Amino acid sequence: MSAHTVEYVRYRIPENQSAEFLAAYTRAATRLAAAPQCVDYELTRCEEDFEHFVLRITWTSTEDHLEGFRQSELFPEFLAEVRPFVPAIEEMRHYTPTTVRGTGSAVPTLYTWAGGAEAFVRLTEVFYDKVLKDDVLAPVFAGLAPEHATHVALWLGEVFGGPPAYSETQGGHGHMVAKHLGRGITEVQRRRWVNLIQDAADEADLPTDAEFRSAFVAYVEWGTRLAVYFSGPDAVPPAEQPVPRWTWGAAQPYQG
Ligand code: HEM
Repeated sequence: MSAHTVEYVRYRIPENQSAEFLAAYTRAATRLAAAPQCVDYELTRCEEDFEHFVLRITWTSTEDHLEGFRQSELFPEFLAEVRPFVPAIEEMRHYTPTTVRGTGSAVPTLYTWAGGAEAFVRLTEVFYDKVLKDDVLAPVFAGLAPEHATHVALWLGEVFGGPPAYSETQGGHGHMVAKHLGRGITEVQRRRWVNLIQDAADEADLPTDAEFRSAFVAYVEWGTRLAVYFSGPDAVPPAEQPVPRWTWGAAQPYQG
């Protein structure tokens, strides 16, 4: 669990002061935005009772807030903006995040968007067919087990937000990493892997929209570069850890 702390500041602001309150916080927020101790912040207003506002600030830690931000040159500037509203504070405390957190289903996973398990099976079948005919990669994958493509399809499906099928049937991240240890993958081989899986994505009819493909390629770049590192002489195998979960990133799916 992260060491982040969430500070909640609850205000009760008379209706006739709310415009000035929002204007003051708009100015003060530039100091939060500049603070390296501040992860993010949000000021919300109660829909049922307009006089209630809640400011949520995620700090890198309580100590960073109290001994970092509060001692920094940004704090007096921040306080000068919001000082008139200090008497209107009803609560100002730090909360530790618990393990109960997650996202809903408003945004489809990359797995669902791609077409589910079948799409990844199609992808890896086409991909390893290409790999075994490729002058650079065929020697790397000589003697490939027949179930390899299926395992990689399960892995990719899990990474892109599908069911934990690889973890449950094969092992976690450490198991997958171990398959690459000592293989001495070169940059030329890595790049060919990246190129061929993109060709395979086209042939296997994975979605071609900009948002999906940018997330897909981002993972492939990340994953192949880790594969090169873990296959090298200086690799330090990670402690067993969950399979990474890849999400859309900066460009959310276009849902018309
Ligand atoms: C995003 C990038 C990558 C992913 C997701 C990936 C995924 C996997 C997975 C899941 C396995 C284990 C399969 C199993 O459990 O049977 C595996 C094994 C392997 N990977 Fe990768 N890999 C990646 C990059 C690469 C690259 C760049 C190379 C070499 C150019 C490579 C070469 C191999 C080899 C040789 C094996 C062992 C195959 C065997 O068991 O005979 N991988 N990979």
